[in-house]
Amino acid sequence: MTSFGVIRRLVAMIGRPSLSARRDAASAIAIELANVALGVSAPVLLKLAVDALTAGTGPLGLIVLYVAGFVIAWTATNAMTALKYTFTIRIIDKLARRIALDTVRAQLPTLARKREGDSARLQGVLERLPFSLQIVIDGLLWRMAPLIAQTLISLAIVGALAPPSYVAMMGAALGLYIIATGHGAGRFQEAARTAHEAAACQAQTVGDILRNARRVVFNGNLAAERDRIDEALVARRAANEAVSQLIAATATFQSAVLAAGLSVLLILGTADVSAGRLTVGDFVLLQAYAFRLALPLGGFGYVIRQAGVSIANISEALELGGGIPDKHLLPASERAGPAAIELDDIGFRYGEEWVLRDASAYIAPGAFVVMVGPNGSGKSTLAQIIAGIIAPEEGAVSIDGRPLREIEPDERHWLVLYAPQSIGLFNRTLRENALYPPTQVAEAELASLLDEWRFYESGRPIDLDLAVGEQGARLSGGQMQKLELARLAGVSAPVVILDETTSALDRTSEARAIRTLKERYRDRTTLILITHRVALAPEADVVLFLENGGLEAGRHETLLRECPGYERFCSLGA
Ligand SMILES: Nc1ncnc2c1ncn2[C@@H]1O[C@H](COP(=O)(O)OP(=O)(O)OP(=O)(O)O)[C@@H](O)[C@H]1O
Repeated sequence: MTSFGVIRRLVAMIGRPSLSARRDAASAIAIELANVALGVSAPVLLKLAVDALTAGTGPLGLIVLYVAGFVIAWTATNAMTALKYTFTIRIIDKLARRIALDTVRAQLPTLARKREGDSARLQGVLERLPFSLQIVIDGLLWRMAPLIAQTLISLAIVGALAPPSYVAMMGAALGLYIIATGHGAGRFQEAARTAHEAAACQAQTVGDILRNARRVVFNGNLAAERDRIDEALVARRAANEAVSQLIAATATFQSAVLAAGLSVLLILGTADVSAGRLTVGDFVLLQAYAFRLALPLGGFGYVIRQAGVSIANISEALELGGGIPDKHLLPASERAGPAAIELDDIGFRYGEEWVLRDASAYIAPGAFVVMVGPNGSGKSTLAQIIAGIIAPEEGAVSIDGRPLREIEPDERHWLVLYAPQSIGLFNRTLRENALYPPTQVAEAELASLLDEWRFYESGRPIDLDLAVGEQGARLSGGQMQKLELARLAGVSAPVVILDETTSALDRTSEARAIRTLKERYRDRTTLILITHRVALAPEADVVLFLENGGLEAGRHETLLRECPGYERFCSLGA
């Protein structure tokens, strides 16, 4: 998105009634208009006071009045600028909130469905967003319009009071300043983008390492990972240095133009006052306008230089959050009861490699299905195809006769709940994790299930207020799975797929947990369990066996008789 495109999007968002920022924007604009009027009239009052003093004609009371007016106008401008800031902050907060929510809402499904989603990068973009908006809204957008208005009015007044050469000279200085700034900003945009990329890369690297702290430390790789972070920091510093050099070059040129313009103005003015072509009051007025414009221009130039990085950041956030329709995320569905699943000649490949080919099976509503097969045989892939998370390249999946591809993604998740292989617990309490929607398990039921499944080997009481730590670090692998299974016991989706959710349980706990789930799911849910243990296969209504890209489906005894691969798999004691 171009810089102009970003600013246009922001302005359009501020204007949208749903953001409720119109009144804040109107208040800020009204204050700014009053500020421009005061900023332009204050030097005129000063000029009148100086003229009256130097001519020695005006009554003292009037001179005091002019000076008092000047002081009040000058003070009021600064006070109102502070007041305007409160409205600006409100607008920035509202924009940041809206963009962050849109971005999270648009990106969470991408992160969930694609394994290659980059959460650290997204986090970095969102963290920098309020500061970036501050630079662009307060620094750039807000100052540009008043500055242009003030410049034009000042030039008009100078033109009316002083010889045309002054307007020409001030205009030329401003023109040169704009050219220098525009030239710098163009080159800056590219450097800013590189700096932004480097910042995102650093956030990704640090986030990844922090999340894997245990892997790093327990494998003795602290020094190596520290070096990796250092590499990212060095790359970021190099990118920032390139930006700083451009800033320094542009700032030098901008300042030189302003300083030269001011010097010429002061020399010309002094000469004209000496020659009697200008009054001292006119000279004071010119000087006041010149400094009044030069100071904000200096600040404005700085902001323009900073704005490149901020615009790149906002642009990324807007692109990440764009294009999602405004609708409910989870449609309420009338659907109830277990669903039938039909796999019709499914084929799927990652890149060139086919993982599944011609996979067909029928699963009756309410069946208990066990899916087995060697590592990498495609069990998780098939599970995600059934859940509609990834689409098959060949063939089709139907749920109760409805082709999955014709069902909206949000509804698919409601129809088929897929519990992924790695359980990601929130850093919240046991209770919050176990009662996480869409479960309807009651707290008392939850405690009794966990108790029955021996959550604590010692049988000690379960503290549901226990904070589980990052990624459930305070729980054992089996406890995490018991917690997840207790939550799933209260889910009433038409299909539930457990992707090795019992892998860390001992045999007795696994058998108990699956028995409970089967009892609870009777007449309400079709249950598919992916497992490496065939112990539960004899109990299954259907066994799905995957090997070498093929799928065999049938009862355990039938497969043992008719499928040599399955027979071998079972005999190896899987
Ligand atoms: N996102 C991906 N990109 C590329 N290849 C992938 C991706 N996900 C899985 N694969 C590959 O597809 C094959 C099947 O993976 P899948 O996870 O479905 O197997 P699995 O039977 O569930 O394995 P396991 O028993 O080890 O959990 C593997 O070779 C794996 O490397």
